[in-house]
Amino acid sequence: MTTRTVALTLNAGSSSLKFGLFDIAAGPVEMASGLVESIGGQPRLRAEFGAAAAPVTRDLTGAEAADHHGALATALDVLRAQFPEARAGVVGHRVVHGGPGFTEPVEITPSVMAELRRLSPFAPIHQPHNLAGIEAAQAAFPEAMQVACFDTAFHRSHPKVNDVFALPREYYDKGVRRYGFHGLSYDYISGELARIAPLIHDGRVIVAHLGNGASMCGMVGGRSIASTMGFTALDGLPMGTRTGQIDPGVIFYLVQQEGLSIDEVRQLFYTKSGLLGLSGLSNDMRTLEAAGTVEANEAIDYFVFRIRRELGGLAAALGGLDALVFCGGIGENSRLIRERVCEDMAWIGLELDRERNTRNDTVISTDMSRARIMVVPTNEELVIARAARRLSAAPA
Ligand SMILES: Nc1ncnc2c1ncn2[C@@H]1O[C@H](COP(=O)(O)OP(=O)(O)O)[C@@H](O)[C@H]1O
Ligand SMILES: CC(=O)OP(=O)(O)O
Ligand SMILES: [Mg+2]
Repeated sequence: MTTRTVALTLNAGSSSLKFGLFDIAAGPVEMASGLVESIGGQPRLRAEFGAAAAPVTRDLTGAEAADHHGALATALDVLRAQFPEARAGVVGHRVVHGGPGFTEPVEITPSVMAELRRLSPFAPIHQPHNLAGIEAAQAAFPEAMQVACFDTAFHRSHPKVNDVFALPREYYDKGVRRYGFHGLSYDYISGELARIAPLIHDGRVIVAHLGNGASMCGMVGGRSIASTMGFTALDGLPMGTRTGQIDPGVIFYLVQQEGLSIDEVRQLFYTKSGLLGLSGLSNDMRTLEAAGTVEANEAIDYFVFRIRRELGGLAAALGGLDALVFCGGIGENSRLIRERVCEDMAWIGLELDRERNTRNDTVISTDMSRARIMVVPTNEELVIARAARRLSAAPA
Protein backbone atom coordinates (compact mmCIF):
# COMPACT_ATOMS: atom_id res chain seq x y z
CA MET A 1 0.00 0.00 0.00
CA THR A 2 1.34 3.45 -0.82
CA THR A 3 0.91 6.92 0.51
CA ARG A 4 -2.57 8.45 0.07
CA THR A 5 -4.28 5.14 -0.51
CA VAL A 6 -5.04 4.71 3.19
CA ALA A 7 -7.11 7.11 5.23
CA LEU A 8 -7.11 7.16 9.00
CA THR A 9 -10.24 8.62 10.61
CA LEU A 10 -10.41 9.98 14.14
CA ASN A 11 -13.59 10.76 16.05
CA ALA A 12 -12.64 12.08 19.46
CA GLY A 13 -15.52 12.28 21.93
CA SER A 14 -15.47 13.57 25.47
CA SER A 15 -14.18 10.28 26.89
CA SER A 16 -13.65 8.15 23.82
CA LEU A 17 -11.64 7.99 20.64
CA LYS A 18 -13.16 6.16 17.69
CA PHE A 19 -10.86 5.35 14.81
CA GLY A 20 -11.08 3.81 11.39
CA LEU A 21 -8.69 2.78 8.66
CA PHE A 22 -9.96 2.89 5.10
CA ASP A 23 -8.53 1.85 1.75
CA ILE A 24 -9.47 4.88 -0.31
CA ALA A 25 -8.04 3.73 -3.63
CA ALA A 26 -11.16 1.72 -4.41
CA GLY A 27 -13.55 2.97 -1.80
CA PRO A 28 -13.46 4.03 0.82
CA VAL A 29 -13.43 0.42 2.00
CA GLU A 30 -13.12 -0.12 5.74
CA MET A 31 -10.01 -2.08 6.75
CA ALA A 32 -10.28 -1.58 10.49
CA SER A 33 -12.41 0.20 13.04
CA GLY A 34 -12.11 0.58 16.75
CA LEU A 35 -12.62 2.51 19.90
CA VAL A 36 -10.75 3.50 23.03
CA GLU A 37 -13.38 4.26 25.65
CA SER A 38 -13.30 5.58 29.24
CA ILE A 39 -10.15 7.61 28.54
CA GLY A 40 -8.81 8.97 31.81
CA GLY A 41 -10.79 6.34 33.76
CA GLN A 42 -10.48 2.60 33.21
CA PRO A 43 -9.80 2.65 29.49
CA ARG A 44 -10.69 -0.22 27.17
CA LEU A 45 -9.72 -0.83 23.58
CA ARG A 46 -11.71 -2.62 20.93
CA ALA A 47 -10.54 -3.03 17.35
CA GLU A 48 -11.98 -4.99 14.43
CA PHE A 49 -10.25 -5.86 11.18
CA GLY A 50 -13.07 -7.31 9.08
CA ALA A 51 -12.14 -10.71 7.71
CA ALA A 52 -8.40 -9.95 7.97
CA ALA A 53 -7.96 -10.87 11.63
CA ALA A 54 -9.79 -11.59 14.86
CA PRO A 55 -10.99 -8.55 16.81
CA VAL A 56 -8.87 -7.26 19.67
CA THR A 57 -10.46 -6.31 23.00
CA ARG A 58 -8.40 -5.42 26.03
CA ASP A 59 -8.35 -3.31 29.14
CA LEU A 60 -5.67 -0.64 28.97
CA THR A 61 -3.53 0.58 31.80
CA GLY A 62 -4.17 4.17 32.86
CA ALA A 63 -0.81 5.15 31.40
CA GLU A 64 -1.71 3.76 27.95
CA ALA A 65 -4.75 6.02 27.67
CA ALA A 66 -4.41 8.69 30.34
CA ASP A 67 -5.52 11.26 27.76
CA HIS A 68 -6.41 11.45 24.07
CA HIS A 69 -2.74 11.57 23.02
CA GLY A 70 -2.13 8.28 24.82
CA ALA A 71 -5.30 6.78 23.38
CA LEU A 72 -4.23 7.71 19.85
CA ALA A 73 -0.73 6.28 20.35
CA THR A 74 -2.26 3.02 21.60
CA ALA A 75 -4.70 2.87 18.69
CA LEU A 76 -1.87 3.49 16.20
CA ASP A 77 0.23 0.70 17.75
CA VAL A 78 -2.64 -1.72 17.22
CA LEU A 79 -3.19 -0.57 13.62
CA ARG A 80 0.54 -0.67 12.78
CA ALA A 81 0.86 -4.19 14.18
CA GLN A 82 -1.97 -5.34 11.95
CA PHE A 83 -1.10 -3.33 8.82
CA PRO A 84 2.68 -2.72 8.94
CA GLU A 85 2.74 -1.80 5.25
CA ALA A 86 0.00 0.86 5.44
CA ARG A 87 0.89 4.55 5.22
CA ALA A 88 -1.73 7.13 6.15
CA GLY A 89 -1.76 9.59 3.28
CA VAL A 90 -4.69 11.47 4.72
CA VAL A 91 -6.15 11.74 8.21
CA GLY A 92 -9.78 12.79 8.56
CA HIS A 93 -10.97 14.29 11.84
CA ARG A 94 -14.42 14.80 13.27
CA VAL A 95 -14.54 18.39 14.52
CA VAL A 96 -17.66 19.15 16.51
CA HIS A 97 -17.90 22.93 16.06
CA GLY A 98 -17.37 24.60 12.69
CA GLY A 99 -19.12 27.88 13.51
CA PRO A 100 -20.87 29.81 10.74
CA GLY A 101 -17.92 29.58 8.36
CA PHE A 102 -17.25 25.89 7.79
CA THR A 103 -20.00 24.43 5.65
CA GLU A 104 -17.87 21.70 4.03
CA PRO A 105 -14.91 19.52 5.03
CA VAL A 106 -11.61 21.40 4.66
CA GLU A 107 -7.89 20.72 4.64
CA ILE A 108 -6.47 21.83 7.98
CA THR A 109 -4.08 24.74 7.59
CA PRO A 110 -2.66 26.91 10.39
CA SER A 111 -5.41 29.49 9.83
CA VAL A 112 -8.13 26.81 9.93
CA MET A 113 -6.60 25.54 13.16
CA ALA A 114 -6.64 29.05 14.65
CA GLU A 115 -10.35 29.43 13.86
CA LEU A 116 -11.14 26.00 15.32
CA ARG A 117 -9.32 26.98 18.51
CA ARG A 118 -11.45 30.13 18.70
CA LEU A 119 -14.58 27.94 18.57
CA SER A 120 -13.34 25.60 21.32
CA PRO A 121 -15.23 27.27 24.21
CA PHE A 122 -18.50 26.55 22.39
CA ALA A 123 -17.87 22.78 22.48
CA PRO A 124 -15.83 22.45 25.67
CA ILE A 125 -16.07 18.67 26.12
CA HIS A 126 -15.41 17.92 22.44
CA GLN A 127 -13.41 20.53 20.53
CA PRO A 128 -10.26 20.46 22.74
CA HIS A 129 -10.09 16.69 22.18
CA ASN A 130 -10.70 17.10 18.45
CA LEU A 131 -7.86 19.60 18.25
CA ALA A 132 -5.56 17.45 20.40
CA GLY A 133 -6.27 14.60 17.97
CA ILE A 134 -5.32 16.83 15.04
CA GLU A 135 -2.05 17.88 16.70
CA ALA A 136 -1.21 14.29 17.62
CA ALA A 137 -1.92 13.13 14.07
CA GLN A 138 0.16 15.96 12.59
CA ALA A 139 3.06 14.83 14.76
CA ALA A 140 2.58 11.13 13.94
CA PHE A 141 2.03 11.68 10.17
CA PRO A 142 3.82 14.90 9.19
CA GLU A 143 3.49 14.03 5.47
CA ALA A 144 -0.24 13.32 5.57
CA MET A 145 -3.01 15.70 4.57
CA GLN A 146 -5.21 16.51 7.58
CA VAL A 147 -8.91 17.05 6.91
CA ALA A 148 -11.56 18.45 9.26
CA CYS A 149 -15.20 17.31 8.95
CA PHE A 150 -17.75 19.28 10.93
CA ASP A 151 -20.75 18.21 12.99
CA THR A 152 -22.33 21.58 12.31
CA ALA A 153 -21.97 21.62 8.51
CA PHE A 154 -24.97 19.40 7.69
CA HIS A 155 -27.33 21.84 9.42
CA ARG A 156 -26.10 24.97 7.67
CA SER A 157 -28.85 24.39 5.09
CA HIS A 158 -31.61 24.94 7.63
CA PRO A 159 -33.88 27.96 7.22
CA LYS A 160 -33.11 31.29 8.89
CA VAL A 161 -36.08 30.94 11.24
CA ASN A 162 -34.33 27.97 12.78
CA ASP A 163 -30.95 29.70 12.79
CA VAL A 164 -31.81 32.60 15.06
CA PHE A 165 -32.35 33.16 18.77
CA ALA A 166 -34.63 35.99 19.90
CA LEU A 167 -31.70 38.18 20.93
CA PRO A 168 -30.78 41.63 19.62
CA ARG A 169 -29.56 41.17 16.05
CA GLU A 170 -25.94 42.07 16.78
CA TYR A 171 -25.45 38.70 18.49
CA TYR A 172 -26.54 36.79 15.40
CA ASP A 173 -23.95 38.71 13.44
CA LYS A 174 -21.37 37.72 16.05
CA GLY A 175 -22.19 34.06 15.43
CA VAL A 176 -24.67 33.35 18.21
CA ARG A 177 -26.78 31.01 16.10
CA ARG A 178 -28.50 27.67 16.27
CA TYR A 179 -25.91 25.40 14.72
CA GLY A 180 -27.03 21.86 15.47
CA PHE A 181 -24.58 18.95 15.83
CA HIS A 182 -24.17 15.23 15.05
CA GLY A 183 -24.15 16.32 11.40
CA LEU A 184 -21.77 13.58 10.24
CA SER A 185 -24.18 11.02 11.63
CA TYR A 186 -27.21 12.70 10.00
CA ASP A 187 -25.34 12.99 6.72
CA TYR A 188 -24.65 9.25 6.80
CA ILE A 189 -28.27 8.40 7.65
CA SER A 190 -29.53 10.69 4.88
CA GLY A 191 -27.28 8.87 2.39
CA GLU A 192 -28.35 5.46 3.66
CA LEU A 193 -32.04 6.39 3.32
CA ALA A 194 -31.42 7.51 -0.25
CA ARG A 195 -29.91 4.07 -0.90
CA ILE A 196 -32.31 1.77 0.98
CA ALA A 197 -35.56 3.79 1.09
CA PRO A 198 -35.47 6.57 -1.53
CA LEU A 199 -39.13 7.56 -1.15
CA ILE A 200 -38.66 7.97 2.58
CA HIS A 201 -35.46 9.94 1.99
CA ASP A 202 -37.37 12.37 -0.22
CA GLY A 203 -40.05 12.86 2.41
CA ARG A 204 -40.28 14.19 5.98
CA VAL A 205 -37.99 12.30 8.32
CA ILE A 206 -37.02 12.70 11.96
CA VAL A 207 -33.73 11.09 12.90
CA ALA A 208 -33.07 10.44 16.59
CA HIS A 209 -29.33 10.14 17.22
CA LEU A 210 -29.37 8.75 20.75
CA GLY A 211 -25.90 8.13 22.16
CA ASN A 212 -23.99 9.57 25.06
CA GLY A 213 -24.64 12.84 23.26
CA ALA A 214 -28.20 12.87 21.90
CA SER A 215 -30.09 15.01 19.44
CA MET A 216 -32.84 14.84 16.85
CA CYS A 217 -32.95 16.26 13.36
CA GLY A 218 -35.94 16.98 11.14
CA MET A 219 -35.14 16.52 7.46
CA VAL A 220 -36.99 17.11 4.23
CA GLY A 221 -35.51 15.59 1.09
CA GLY A 222 -32.47 14.50 3.11
CA ARG A 223 -31.60 18.04 4.23
CA SER A 224 -31.71 19.42 7.75
CA ILE A 225 -34.66 21.70 8.47
CA ALA A 226 -34.42 21.79 12.25
CA SER A 227 -32.52 20.12 15.05
CA THR A 228 -32.76 19.96 18.81
CA MET A 229 -29.21 21.17 19.48
CA GLY A 230 -28.42 24.85 19.28
CA PHE A 231 -25.46 27.17 19.74
CA THR A 232 -23.77 24.38 21.67
CA ALA A 233 -24.27 20.64 22.09
CA LEU A 234 -26.00 21.29 25.42
CA ASP A 235 -29.43 22.07 24.06
CA GLY A 236 -32.37 19.80 23.32
CA LEU A 237 -32.53 16.27 24.72
CA PRO A 238 -31.07 15.33 28.08
CA MET A 239 -27.87 13.31 27.53
CA GLY A 240 -25.50 11.06 29.43
CA THR A 241 -24.10 13.93 31.48
CA ARG A 242 -25.61 17.05 29.84
CA THR A 243 -28.80 18.85 30.84
CA GLY A 244 -30.37 19.31 27.44
CA GLN A 245 -32.85 22.19 27.21
CA ILE A 246 -33.02 24.14 30.45
CA ASP A 247 -34.54 27.47 31.44
CA PRO A 248 -31.61 29.93 31.33
CA GLY A 249 -33.08 31.45 34.50
CA VAL A 250 -31.60 28.45 36.33
CA ILE A 251 -28.13 29.82 35.53
CA PHE A 252 -28.95 33.14 37.24
CA TYR A 253 -30.24 31.24 40.26
CA LEU A 254 -27.13 29.04 40.49
CA VAL A 255 -24.78 31.99 40.22
CA GLN A 256 -26.68 34.50 42.34
CA GLN A 257 -28.30 32.31 45.00
CA GLU A 258 -26.05 29.25 45.12
CA GLY A 259 -22.81 31.14 44.57
CA LEU A 260 -21.53 28.92 41.75
CA SER A 261 -18.92 30.34 39.41
CA ILE A 262 -19.58 30.27 35.68
CA ASP A 263 -16.98 27.51 35.34
CA GLU A 264 -18.80 25.47 37.96
CA VAL A 265 -22.10 25.95 36.14
CA ARG A 266 -20.44 24.83 32.91
CA GLN A 267 -19.05 21.72 34.62
CA LEU A 268 -22.45 21.02 36.18
CA PHE A 269 -24.35 21.35 32.90
CA TYR A 270 -21.89 19.44 30.73
CA THR A 271 -20.57 16.69 32.98
CA LYS A 272 -22.78 16.10 36.03
CA SER A 273 -26.33 16.43 34.74
CA GLY A 274 -28.56 14.51 32.31
CA LEU A 275 -29.00 10.79 32.96
CA LEU A 276 -26.12 10.81 35.44
CA GLY A 277 -27.47 13.73 37.44
CA LEU A 278 -31.06 12.50 37.54
CA SER A 279 -30.21 8.90 38.34
CA GLY A 280 -27.36 9.68 40.73
CA LEU A 281 -25.93 6.46 39.32
CA SER A 282 -24.61 6.46 35.78
CA ASN A 283 -24.62 8.12 32.37
CA ASP A 284 -24.76 4.69 30.74
CA MET A 285 -28.19 3.61 29.54
CA ARG A 286 -27.35 -0.08 29.94
CA THR A 287 -26.62 0.46 33.63
CA LEU A 288 -29.82 2.47 34.11
CA GLU A 289 -31.99 -0.11 32.35
CA ALA A 290 -30.55 -2.84 34.56
CA ALA A 291 -30.68 -0.82 37.80
CA GLY A 292 -34.44 -0.59 38.32
CA THR A 293 -34.11 2.03 41.08
CA VAL A 294 -36.68 4.82 41.38
CA GLU A 295 -34.02 7.38 40.40
CA ALA A 296 -32.77 5.40 37.40
CA ASN A 297 -36.35 4.93 36.19
CA GLU A 298 -37.05 8.66 36.58
CA ALA A 299 -33.97 9.45 34.51
CA ILE A 300 -35.20 7.11 31.77
CA ASP A 301 -38.73 8.58 32.01
CA TYR A 302 -37.37 12.10 31.51
CA PHE A 303 -35.19 11.01 28.56
CA VAL A 304 -38.17 9.37 26.86
CA PHE A 305 -40.53 12.23 27.67
CA ARG A 306 -38.22 14.81 26.08
CA ILE A 307 -37.70 12.69 22.97
CA ARG A 308 -41.48 12.42 22.55
CA ARG A 309 -41.92 16.17 23.06
CA GLU A 310 -39.28 16.98 20.46
CA LEU A 311 -40.81 14.43 18.10
CA GLY A 312 -44.09 16.34 18.15
CA GLY A 313 -42.32 19.67 17.72
CA LEU A 314 -40.15 18.52 14.84
CA ALA A 315 -43.09 16.84 13.10
CA ALA A 316 -44.90 20.18 13.26
CA ALA A 317 -41.83 21.92 11.82
CA LEU A 318 -41.76 19.41 8.95
CA GLY A 319 -45.52 19.64 8.32
CA GLY A 320 -46.00 15.94 9.01
CA LEU A 321 -43.99 12.77 9.29
CA ASP A 322 -43.07 9.95 6.92
CA ALA A 323 -40.47 8.20 9.06
CA LEU A 324 -38.72 8.12 12.40
CA VAL A 325 -35.18 6.72 12.30
CA PHE A 326 -33.24 5.63 15.39
CA CYS A 327 -29.44 5.60 15.51
CA GLY A 328 -26.57 6.03 18.01
CA GLY A 329 -25.61 3.62 20.79
CA ILE A 330 -29.01 3.83 22.51
CA GLY A 331 -31.09 4.21 19.33
CA GLU A 332 -29.44 1.19 17.70
CA ASN A 333 -29.46 -1.08 20.73
CA SER A 334 -32.11 -0.21 23.27
CA ARG A 335 -35.36 -1.96 22.46
CA LEU A 336 -36.86 -0.50 25.63
CA ILE A 337 -36.21 3.14 24.71
CA ARG A 338 -37.51 2.66 21.16
CA GLU A 339 -40.64 0.97 22.49
CA ARG A 340 -41.28 3.67 25.04
CA VAL A 341 -40.70 6.49 22.55
CA CYS A 342 -43.19 4.94 20.12
CA GLU A 343 -45.84 4.00 22.68
CA ASP A 344 -49.28 5.51 21.88
CA MET A 345 -47.89 7.45 18.93
CA ALA A 346 -50.56 6.28 16.46
CA TRP A 347 -51.90 9.86 16.44
CA ILE A 348 -48.72 10.94 14.64
CA GLY A 349 -48.77 7.88 12.39
CA LEU A 350 -46.24 5.70 14.23
CA GLU A 351 -47.14 2.13 15.13
CA LEU A 352 -44.34 -0.07 16.46
CA ASP A 353 -44.16 -3.80 15.70
CA ARG A 354 -42.90 -5.22 19.00
CA GLU A 355 -41.43 -8.37 17.46
CA ARG A 356 -39.54 -6.45 14.80
CA ASN A 357 -38.32 -4.09 17.50
CA THR A 358 -37.15 -7.00 19.65
CA ARG A 359 -35.35 -8.49 16.64
CA ASN A 360 -33.63 -5.15 15.93
CA ASP A 361 -34.93 -5.20 12.34
CA THR A 362 -34.22 -2.27 10.02
CA VAL A 363 -37.96 -1.56 9.75
CA ILE A 364 -39.64 -1.89 13.14
CA SER A 365 -43.08 -0.41 12.35
CA THR A 366 -46.11 -2.51 11.51
CA ASP A 367 -47.19 -2.85 7.89
CA MET A 368 -50.23 -0.72 8.78
CA SER A 369 -48.20 2.12 10.31
CA ARG A 370 -48.75 5.33 8.32
CA ALA A 371 -45.17 6.45 8.96
CA ARG A 372 -42.23 4.07 9.02
CA ILE A 373 -40.04 3.45 12.05
CA MET A 374 -36.49 2.37 11.27
CA VAL A 375 -33.22 1.48 12.96
CA VAL A 376 -30.18 2.46 10.88
CA PRO A 377 -26.72 2.01 12.43
CA THR A 378 -24.81 5.21 11.89
CA ASN A 379 -21.24 5.49 10.61
CA GLU A 380 -19.59 8.88 11.17
CA GLU A 381 -16.20 7.40 10.27
CA LEU A 382 -17.31 6.50 6.75
CA VAL A 383 -18.54 10.05 6.16
CA ILE A 384 -15.12 11.31 7.30
CA ALA A 385 -13.32 8.79 5.07
CA ARG A 386 -15.37 9.84 2.04
CA ALA A 387 -14.45 13.48 2.63
CA ALA A 388 -10.79 12.58 3.19
CA ARG A 389 -10.79 10.67 -0.08
CA ARG A 390 -12.43 13.54 -1.96
CA LEU A 391 -10.10 16.22 -0.65
CA SER A 392 -6.92 14.17 -0.99
CA ALA A 393 -7.82 13.28 -4.59
CA ALA A 394 -8.54 16.90 -5.54
CA PRO A 395 -5.82 18.65 -7.51
CA ALA A 396 -3.68 20.86 -5.26
N1 LIG B 1 -27.68 -2.70 24.36
C1 LIG B 1 -27.81 -1.47 24.81
N2 LIG B 1 -28.91 -1.10 25.49
C2 LIG B 1 -29.07 0.15 25.97
N3 LIG B 1 -28.17 1.14 25.78
C3 LIG B 1 -27.06 0.83 25.09
C4 LIG B 1 -26.81 -0.47 24.57
N4 LIG B 1 -25.61 -0.44 23.92
C5 LIG B 1 -25.12 0.81 24.05
N5 LIG B 1 -25.98 1.58 24.74
C6 LIG B 1 -25.83 2.98 25.18
O1 LIG B 1 -25.34 3.82 24.16
C7 LIG B 1 -24.70 4.96 24.76
C8 LIG B 1 -23.40 5.27 24.02
O2 LIG B 1 -23.71 5.57 22.70
P1 LIG B 1 -22.61 6.02 21.63
O3 LIG B 1 -23.35 6.43 20.39
O4 LIG B 1 -21.60 4.94 21.49
O5 LIG B 1 -22.00 7.24 22.39
P2 LIG B 1 -21.09 8.46 21.96
O6 LIG B 1 -22.01 9.64 22.00
O7 LIG B 1 -20.04 8.50 23.00
O8 LIG B 1 -20.59 8.21 20.55
C9 LIG B 1 -24.49 4.59 26.23
O9 LIG B 1 -25.47 5.23 27.02
C10 LIG B 1 -24.75 3.10 26.24
O10 LIG B 1 -25.23 2.63 27.46
C1 LIG C 1 -22.03 16.66 19.54
C2 LIG C 1 -22.09 15.53 20.49
O1 LIG C 1 -22.87 15.57 21.42
O2 LIG C 1 -21.29 14.50 20.24
P1 LIG C 1 -21.19 13.12 21.08
O3 LIG C 1 -22.49 12.42 20.91
O4 LIG C 1 -20.06 12.35 20.39
O5 LIG C 1 -20.89 13.46 22.50
MG1 LIG D 1 -21.08 10.11 19.32
